[in-house]
Amino acid sequence: MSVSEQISELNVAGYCDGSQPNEIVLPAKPEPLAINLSETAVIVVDMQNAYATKNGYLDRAGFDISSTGPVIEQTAKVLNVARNANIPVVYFQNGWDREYTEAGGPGSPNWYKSNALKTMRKQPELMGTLLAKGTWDYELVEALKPQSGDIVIPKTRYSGFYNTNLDSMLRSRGIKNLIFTGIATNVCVESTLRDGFFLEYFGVVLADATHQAGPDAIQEASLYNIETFFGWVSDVDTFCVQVMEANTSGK
Ligand SMILES: NC(=O)N/C=C\C(=O)O
Repeated sequence: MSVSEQISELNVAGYCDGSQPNEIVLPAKPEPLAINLSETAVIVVDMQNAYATKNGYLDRAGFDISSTGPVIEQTAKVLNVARNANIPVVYFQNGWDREYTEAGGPGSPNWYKSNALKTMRKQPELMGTLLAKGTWDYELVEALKPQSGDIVIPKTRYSGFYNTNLDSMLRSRGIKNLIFTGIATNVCVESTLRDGFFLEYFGVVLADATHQAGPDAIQEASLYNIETFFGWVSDVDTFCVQVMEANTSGK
């Protein structure tokens, strides 16, 4: 059976068939996805102290961040494999200026929905410390510092496509596939993947390199939403093995 026959039998998604140099068929839910690694970027969503570290914003706002450690480890594996395969790595860093002008005032829904702003209004002694540029909270976690060649994009709202140069950065590099890691699955990861879907990007979440903001059920719900309506869900080892195999076979 030819590669294309096998693919149609497996009901593979994607704009290529996985048989050409640098193409892989990534096992994923709800079906495998064929992607060209030369047209793929890894996206690291908001892996800042605010979202992944004790005493960061999410922790102070009352969200459970006790199991974000493995997410950092899994993301580090993905970044290592991606950089070795010359796959671009794009980081997002979420937050605002120290005066919170970029957060929007009472005329912005963000002022009401941002749990960082709400937490600081309840605890004014925290004002200026959560998600403010130049603070520890805003910094990317130590274990995932960007390396030379990585792209770091600041953003002020949940979606990485909103008011940023992400789309032009990706299109100028011929990127069509976005592999998502980061926190939080149900907020900034899902928002960015959804906006990418509308712009014709194929979005894949590596589930074990993400973490939700909220109860465990929210992770399941967000992954269900993504695999059913907006993209695909795979995992770190599956992605890394496929990329390393493509690299060593010279595919
Ligand atoms: N990075 C995120 O998913 N952020 C979620 C909530 C927030 O920033 O308030």
